Amino acid sequence: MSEPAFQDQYPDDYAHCYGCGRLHAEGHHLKSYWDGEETVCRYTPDPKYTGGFPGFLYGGMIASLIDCHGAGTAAAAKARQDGKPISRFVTASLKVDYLAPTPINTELEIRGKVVEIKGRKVIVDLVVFAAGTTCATGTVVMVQLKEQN
Ligand SMILES: CCCCC/C=C\C/C=C\C/C=C\C/C=C\CCCC(=O)SCCNC(=O)CCNC(=O)[C@H](O)C(C)(C)COP(=O)(O)OP(=O)(O)OC[C@H]1O[C@@H](n2cnc3c(N)ncnc32)[C@H](O)[C@@H]1OP(=O)(O)O
Repeated sequence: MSEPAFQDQYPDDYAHCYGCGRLHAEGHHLKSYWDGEETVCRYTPDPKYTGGFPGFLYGGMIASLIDCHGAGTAAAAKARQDGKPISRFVTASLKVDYLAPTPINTELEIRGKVVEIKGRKVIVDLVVFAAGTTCATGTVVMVQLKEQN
């Protein structure tokens, strides 16, 4: 993991996302990296993001993890394919399946796998693991901003 995180390569004007923008003062500052042909993001949720009952994570936060790591994965994959610097993608579609309760105070591992790159569109499958348990899966459709390609 010697390369800078994908999010640390976003141009300054596009680095204000609440989930992953390095320039957002109060955001989560998610960081994503290559791990072979997959991507990985690790994040330990604070209890303030508790969901319906104590000890477990709010579903919206799980969606945010899938969303932001999916965007980073799309940007990195497109950059690697085109041999260009990272550009900015936005979320066109976000699907999440919640398979098991996701704990707080436990390091989560979010893994991404690129399914398709077609023009400005990148589709990514994602999985959220907690201590070896698959807690959620997701699929995102990310679209590169027109002025970025
Ligand atoms: C992140 C920094 C953003 C800063 C913005 C700066 C400048 C603004 C410039 C442009 C603004 C554009 C959007 C961004 C604005 C604010 C977002 C803030 C960041 C977020 O908070 S992010 C979470 C929320 N996000 C959004 O706020 C996106 C709203 N939305 C859109 O802005 C458009 O909807 C967009 C750009 C997604 C697509 O529009 P488009 O005209 O560029 O592209 P087009 O329609 O040609 O689609 C190309 C290929 O994607 C497929 N495709 C499209 N939509 C699909 C869907 N829903 N499901 C499955 N496939 C889909 C098509 O089927 C085609 O695929 P194919 O080529 O295979 O046919």
